[in-house]
Amino acid sequence: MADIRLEGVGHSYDGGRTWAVKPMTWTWHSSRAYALLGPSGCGKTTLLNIISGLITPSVGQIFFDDREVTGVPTAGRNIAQVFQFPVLYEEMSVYDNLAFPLRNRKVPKQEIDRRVRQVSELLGLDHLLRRRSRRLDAGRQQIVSLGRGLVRAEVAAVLLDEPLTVVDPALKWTLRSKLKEIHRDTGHTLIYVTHDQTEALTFADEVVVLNDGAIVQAGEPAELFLSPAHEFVGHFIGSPGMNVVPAEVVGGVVRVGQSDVGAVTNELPPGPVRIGVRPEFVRITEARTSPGVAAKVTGIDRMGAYDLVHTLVGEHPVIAKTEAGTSYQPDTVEFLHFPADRTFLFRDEVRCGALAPLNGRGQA
Ligand SMILES: Nc1ncnc2c1ncn2[C@@H]1O[C@H](COP(=O)(O)OP(=O)(O)OP(=O)(O)O)[C@@H](O)[C@H]1O
Repeated sequence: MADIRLEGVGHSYDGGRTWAVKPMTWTWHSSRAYALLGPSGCGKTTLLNIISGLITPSVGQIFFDDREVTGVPTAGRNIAQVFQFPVLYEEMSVYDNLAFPLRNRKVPKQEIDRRVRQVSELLGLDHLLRRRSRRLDAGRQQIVSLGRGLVRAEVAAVLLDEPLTVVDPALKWTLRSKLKEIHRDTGHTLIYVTHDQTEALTFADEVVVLNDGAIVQAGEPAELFLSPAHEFVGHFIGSPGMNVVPAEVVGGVVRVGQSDVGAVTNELPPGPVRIGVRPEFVRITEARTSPGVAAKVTGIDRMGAYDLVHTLVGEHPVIAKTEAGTSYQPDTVEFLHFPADRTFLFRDEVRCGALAPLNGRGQA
């Protein structure tokens, strides 16, 4: 296991006209379980392939601890990689497929047997060990591929590129928790690529959010949810995502239209900002009892466990997540309150401050 350090690493497929991965400096720490989360085309696979050596980056250097590996091919990096679709020897048994990466490295026979049995038991493959891989369905074949990635104890990292795509949704939950178990057991450094926030948040110690070839935030799942550092994180994580409302900072007060909704926490220069607040934290107050803003109710989604109240503040949609069975009606006007400790301010999509209570300032 090693820290994997990227120094100014970036990659362009078109001679520098556009960046699939923008030059970045970043360390993946040994033994942690990371999720690399981002939308389709944001550069996740490219970044993974740079780490494994399938792609040599256009710029920058890669280190495994103090050893530079930028020009070292995959075979010399001691990395296990699991792809989206099964990569197996179809004519071999499940046992032999799992044993292959170990035999290849001349691991003693007894140790091979121990590791194969341990991994196959964890992944629920123990009753299939003698079965020829070709005779398994695609989902099971992928689980064998996953096992091949996890069977080697001494790897610098295990890279998983959307490994559960072809697996039955019901099995996905089980496999994710198995992966966590295996991670606890082996202490592998895991980097798990996904575009699915649930997958990322339920799996990882640390979620790294990639957008447009750049890391926009990394942190524990709760941190990304409660304290988004970038508008993209607010949108991409959470369901529905964070509300964004254009506002103006005037004399230390944050104003939406004519309404003062709070003060600024820091020395923020006056000018336009965007307020970011998650539906979970928007409060609906029937009368203007606290600094709030008038909003017209446009519809209510009754989700069973909760309601989503859709409103318009001016022309900007804002959703409030409330308890189930609320009595709000379309076309009525309510007041929205944005709580100070859960509302952030953004400029150029990057968080620049937070909302503070008015404490007598402004004209609530
Ligand atoms: N071999 C290639 N040649 C040219 N452009 C490429 C190549 N591979 C990827 N790209 C481009 O680089 C960008 C990043 O692609 P990449 O596959 O790394 O993203 P991703 O986040 O893994 O997407 P997905 O989730 O769809 O797999 C995209 O614009 C993609 O079109």
